[in-house]
Amino acid sequence: MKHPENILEVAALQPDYLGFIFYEKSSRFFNDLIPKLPKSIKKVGVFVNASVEHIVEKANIHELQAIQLHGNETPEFIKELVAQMERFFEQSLTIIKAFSIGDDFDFSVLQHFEDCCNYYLFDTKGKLPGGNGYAFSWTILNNYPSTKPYFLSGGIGLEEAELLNVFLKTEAAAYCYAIDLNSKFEIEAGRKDSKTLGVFKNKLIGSN
Ligand SMILES: O=C(O)c1ccccc1NCC(=O)[C@H](O)[C@H](O)COP(=O)(O)O
Repeated sequence: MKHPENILEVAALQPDYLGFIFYEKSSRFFNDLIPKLPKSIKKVGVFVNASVEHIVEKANIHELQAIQLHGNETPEFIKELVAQMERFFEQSLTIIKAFSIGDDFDFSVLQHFEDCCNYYLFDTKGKLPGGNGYAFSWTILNNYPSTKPYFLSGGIGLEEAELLNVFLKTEAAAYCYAIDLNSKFEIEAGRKDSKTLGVFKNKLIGSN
């Protein structure tokens, strides 16, 4: 999300999370103040190889509830981040670690992250660290070796709703916890089309 009035429009759809990208090179770079949101919506800060200090600063300014790490952050870095945040904040923040999925993704790397994050996020590998706008083949998740809940991400749009409803009923989706939506619902970078998001939500809820 990027624009305050659009944030409120989308918040009216009652998503569980709203994401704010603190990565300057993104066309969705968030450089504003987040308007007051209902408590049920968790504010997620998205970072790409940022420093612990930078993440803590943004988490403090924007009262973030979750941190999405979308770069090459190591388990050691994440542990240091969690330790710093525990010192700084009363409540612990949720850590979502993103992985770029190509056909050759080696799921064994996840074992190193099992004890340092709350959720995984599987996004499509592409030129950009995120927001590439196309989906990966979800069948690769048949190899998912973990029981950690994950966000399914990457190029999901209204056209994917039917396929997604089929996927959500498969074994591979047993630990699929949330669906991450982005560029396929945009009127322009960072501005979401709340009408189409509403249609998508109903299609998903109607079927699951
Ligand atoms: O969206 C971005 O511009 C972005 C840039 C750098 C790091 C992460 C970014 N997005 C994070 C997300 O969680 C997106 O929702 C995810 O990459 C899927 O995007 P899309 O393929 O456009 O659906």
